[in-house]
Amino acid sequence: MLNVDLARLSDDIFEEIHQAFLEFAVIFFRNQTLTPEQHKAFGRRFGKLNIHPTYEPLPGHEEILAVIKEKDAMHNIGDTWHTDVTYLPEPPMGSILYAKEIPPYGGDTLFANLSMAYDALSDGMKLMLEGLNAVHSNAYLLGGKHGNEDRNQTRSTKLREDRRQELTAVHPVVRTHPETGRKCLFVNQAFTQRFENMTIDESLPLLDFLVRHASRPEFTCRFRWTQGAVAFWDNRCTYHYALNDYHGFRREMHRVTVNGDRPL
Ligand SMILES: O=C(O)CCC(=O)C(=O)O
Ligand SMILES: [Fe+2]
Repeated sequence: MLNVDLARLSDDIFEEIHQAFLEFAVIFFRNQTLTPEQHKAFGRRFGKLNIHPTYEPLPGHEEILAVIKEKDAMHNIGDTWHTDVTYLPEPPMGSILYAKEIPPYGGDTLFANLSMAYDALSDGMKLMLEGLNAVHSNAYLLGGKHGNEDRNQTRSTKLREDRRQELTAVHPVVRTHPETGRKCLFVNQAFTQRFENMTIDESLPLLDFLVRHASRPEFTCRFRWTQGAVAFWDNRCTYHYALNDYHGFRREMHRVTVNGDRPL
């Protein structure tokens, strides 16, 4: 959206932003200058803020996740098609990501629209998914049995030492968006482990298909960051994927995440 200052919002502009957010599922703002307090205040207009259960927060700001990749780091955060924190019983409704320091090239973020993806499935597939639930877990972030330990060590944003337990939640594979009423696919590549009452091996082929389907270019957009840009995505009906293609450069983003409700 153009000519909006997120630090100073009238109620009218706020309502326009809310409407655009529901219509487009991800919206972008350039050239913002937000203090951490202003960033949080914008998020709070949409709901209570989430404290990330697994990653260390920005020092002094429990409700801000600093998504950092240092110059010499190998891995970034978010280089899979995912919806944020779906291993909570009530996953966030949205995330507000603010570019603090961007590399001279690369580091774009891709977004995919999961209601468009759902609509494009065949009637037979929709019918099959209707009653299915899936198990979501943060095991992917914790590493260990998933062989991700190395990744964690080379990520610049660290895991909380006091929160190393596995968190899991069960959600419907197809959810109805609480505000738009649209149906959306709700499984992802990072956190969805398997379908409920099925093994991982049994689940993977269909999960793979669904992620490949939902991330078809037709359902996606790609954002090229500039310093001070903000992306605000509807975490109930989108995926995103952070490209790790800027080796040797530092990138720092701040994320405020707004709590959501239980997927139905
Ligand atoms: O760094 C990015 O562009 C996105 C990272 C990510 O997945 C997130 O902040 O939720
Ligand atoms: Fe993310």
